[in-house]
Amino acid sequence: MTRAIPRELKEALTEKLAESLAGPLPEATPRRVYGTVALPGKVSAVIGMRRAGKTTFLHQLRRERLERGTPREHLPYVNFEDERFAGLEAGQLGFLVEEHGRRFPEARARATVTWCFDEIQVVPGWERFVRRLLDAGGCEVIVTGSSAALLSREIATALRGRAWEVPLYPFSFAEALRHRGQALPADSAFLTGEERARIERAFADWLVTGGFPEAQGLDGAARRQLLRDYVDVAMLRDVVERHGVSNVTGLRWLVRHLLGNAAAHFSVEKFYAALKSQGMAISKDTVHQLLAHLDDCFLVRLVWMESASERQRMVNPRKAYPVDSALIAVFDRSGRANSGHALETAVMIELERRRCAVTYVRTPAGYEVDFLVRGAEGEMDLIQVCADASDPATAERELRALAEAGQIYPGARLRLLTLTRDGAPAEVPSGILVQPAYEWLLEIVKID
Ligand SMILES: Nc1ncnc2c1ncn2[C@@H]1O[C@H](COP(=O)(O)OP(=O)(O)OP(=O)(O)O)[C@@H](O)[C@H]1O
Repeated sequence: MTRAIPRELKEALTEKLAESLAGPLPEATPRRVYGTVALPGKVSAVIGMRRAGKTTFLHQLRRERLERGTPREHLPYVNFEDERFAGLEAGQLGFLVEEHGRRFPEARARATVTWCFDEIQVVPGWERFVRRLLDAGGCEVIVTGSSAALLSREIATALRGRAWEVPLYPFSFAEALRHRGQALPADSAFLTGEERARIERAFADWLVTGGFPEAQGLDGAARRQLLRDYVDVAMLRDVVERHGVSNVTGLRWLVRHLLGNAAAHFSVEKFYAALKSQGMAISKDTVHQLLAHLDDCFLVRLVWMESASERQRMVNPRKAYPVDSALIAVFDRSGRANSGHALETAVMIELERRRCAVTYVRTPAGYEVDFLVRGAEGEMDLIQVCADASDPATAERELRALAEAGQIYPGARLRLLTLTRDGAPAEVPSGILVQPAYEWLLEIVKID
């Protein structure tokens, strides 16, 4: 049953529905996500940082279905981020389905309807509506949102295990090349010198430009402004408004610190002490909460140290990465940021894109390896990232760290990723694979 619904709301919903079923779907660079995207009888939630391209990806999915012969009227789409929907309740959403059924009775009766709901989290209790929709059968539902908690445990439970997460990040290197109309190498192991030089230039450029679609092609000043605006909006809408945060100054300090110190260790204790010494009032609990909110809206990604126990895990510092390598230079005040931090960030985000479980490793002798990656079948990879390991002292340190960690995790594949081919160490012990990171980033395209 649909709860009573005011006339203006009915009109707004009807208009949105009609708009979505007419007119061309936007042209866009095809996105690639890992794993299954949408399944009949399930709700898939496309989640990711604001402006990463979630809505556009939703339209890509609709377009793919259209191309496979699904009639347009079976692909309704509603974006709830519209001021006319303020106060809309989950019980009123049934009107959409009734209206759609009235207009297209055969769609409901005969075929699967793919309902696409953008920013549905603005309607409290939306999961109850979606569950009723799925219970009625014959449809799939795709929702988007900029919060990882869109499918929080409570919501996933309310959806009785029929929820499916699809994280979306800014353009990967392969997607950025495609977006710029540049050819992807067919087999990066056999690149010609000229081809390699082209890819290396594009790679260095992508690390600076990052992957946000709107940042592509912008000059430095415009890009910095755009990215600062993105971060402001994420902070204000996804952290302050969504979670009722009152210590906005503390939040700003934290964000500047995390984004300007990419790939560095972050300790709540040290951050708290540094702020206190500047006369800033913030509790450690608040710092913990803010970190969780920044992680929830995907602005910052946090990596735990591999630890024997949960208790030990909690006391070790985490490593913090921005969701996009381009954010580093924008927030770096110390002038410390370098291509190594951008490279490590890009590798970390690619691991998340590939849905890998990641920690970092510290060996008993105090060496660190950037990523321990555990695969679904129990396989492990130890990945060290070093922009330039051509200098013998650097090579010795990085390779030793990998070799030591390799002894702790026997069977793990050992890999050192550099910025360019020239950044490889002169001598590499057997059992360690060294390659430029762009080959690793593009490899998966080749394998699939
Ligand atoms: N695949 C793509 N190809 C070309 N442009 C894209 C692509 N994806 C996104 N864009 C552009 O990037 C901008 C942000 O995209 P979009 O609105 O899809 O992101 P979003 O994640 O839904 O953002 P928000 O969270 O703010 O709603 C838009 O201008 C869009 O045209």
